[in-house]
Amino acid sequence: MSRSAHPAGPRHADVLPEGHYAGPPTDLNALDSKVWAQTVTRDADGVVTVGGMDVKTLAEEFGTPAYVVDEADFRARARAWRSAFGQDADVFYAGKAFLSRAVVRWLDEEGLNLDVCSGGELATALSAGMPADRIAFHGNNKSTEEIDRAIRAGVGRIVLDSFQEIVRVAHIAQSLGKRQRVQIRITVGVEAHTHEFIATAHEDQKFGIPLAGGQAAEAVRRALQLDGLELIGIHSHIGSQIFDMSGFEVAAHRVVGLLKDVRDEHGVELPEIDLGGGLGIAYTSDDDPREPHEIAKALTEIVTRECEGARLRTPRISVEPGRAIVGPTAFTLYEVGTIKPLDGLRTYVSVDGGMSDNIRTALYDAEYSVALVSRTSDAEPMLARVVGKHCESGDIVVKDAFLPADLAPGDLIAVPATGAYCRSMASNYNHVLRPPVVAVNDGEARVIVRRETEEDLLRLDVG
Ligand SMILES: Cc1ncc(COP(=O)(O)O)c(C=O)c1O
Ligand SMILES: N[C@@H](CCCC[NH3+])C(=O)O
Repeated sequence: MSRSAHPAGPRHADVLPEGHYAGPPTDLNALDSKVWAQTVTRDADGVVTVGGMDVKTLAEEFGTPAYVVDEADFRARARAWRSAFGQDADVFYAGKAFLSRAVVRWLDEEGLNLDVCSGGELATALSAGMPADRIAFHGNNKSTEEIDRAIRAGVGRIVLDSFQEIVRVAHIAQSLGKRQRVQIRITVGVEAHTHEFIATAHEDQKFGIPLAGGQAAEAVRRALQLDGLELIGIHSHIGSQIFDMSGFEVAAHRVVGLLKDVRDEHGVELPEIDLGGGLGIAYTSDDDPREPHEIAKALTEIVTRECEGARLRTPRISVEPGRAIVGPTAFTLYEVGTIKPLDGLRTYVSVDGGMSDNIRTALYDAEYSVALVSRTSDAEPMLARVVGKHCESGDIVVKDAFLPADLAPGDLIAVPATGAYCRSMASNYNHVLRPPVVAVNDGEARVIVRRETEEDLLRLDVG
């Protein structure tokens, strides 16, 4: 976009990537409900509030940076997924997106199940009282100890990810005198990216057993022979941050094709099909995610149609949304520090966190929005890049965003839609301390994951 395209446009607009934004937003103080948690609004003084708590109070009480989660929004989204799929299907929240004991309790109370993919996630789930039979255990390299622990705990299902694991889980289950319910994760040859899917030689990846070349059929053959296993279904997860349902359509078609082959070969109709997670959310106003009821309707119709075509009983469907539940429910609250205007380029706005609390921009080139939240401003828009405090020039939180030109050190800004894969992927690079997670609800705030301290760092460093 050239400066001439927006004669009265933002400072430094000449370097804005072509086609990225139509121009600066007309109202920098507006909070698009697509990207902000449900209870977010501005109070009479222009300060942003969430769950009835204003961000200045939150910053004073809990410090910055902080992840702020809207509990009512989380529960509402969890409930929406649950009711959209109904009693004949299961919703497993993917704990990798963000897991804490409070979250486990919210999920339990809202009737969701839980997908975990490590011993640590399993321990968190169990210690918060999630009934083991509502837990699914994932992972491409589960250790013997993790498998042993999961089976002893009585997890509802283990999702088998490789030929070796089929044998390993069967052996451990048998040695414990148990028969473990399992699914087999297959790769169907569909690779889904952010806004589209492309069919590829998708078996070239570490997860799952390829459908191609009859490998998935062979995995089923082996699993059915082993006494330690009760094979309950097939699992497929095609990717993450997906908006287009056609990838799921192809996946469901291929999974049902395998169920049909299994029925024809073994006379067994596997009772379950899991279509994984991956549903996209809005990170900026340009994104248009689907509602859970639309997704549920589409997936149920696809599976039912495919099964009718194959003359199979429709299996029980399960899904594993992570991002779509927790992503929109939180924002990261930062304090503005150094501001560096680069004439003809952009203004660098440094915050007190960075790639240690949100690696997604550096890792995936992810796009985020940002807003001034401690006050409103009528100043002209300036093209800003929100960066962190790490010794890394790629330490970017928001690559291109408009903030008011009167932004000053000490202002609070917030980045919405950071509920998923931010705290769960946080590091303490440069010994920067991981922020707390603060849950707000009905005018009350409480820490559900506390801030990391220098004592925590020194306790791990045993000399
Ligand atoms: C097996 C499985 N299930 C569920 C998810 C959750 O994905 P998302 O958070 O995109 O819904 C993932 C991550 O992509 C996954 O690998
Ligand atoms: N961590 C990724 C998604 C991977 C999901 C897990 N398979 C993200 O932030 O978008």
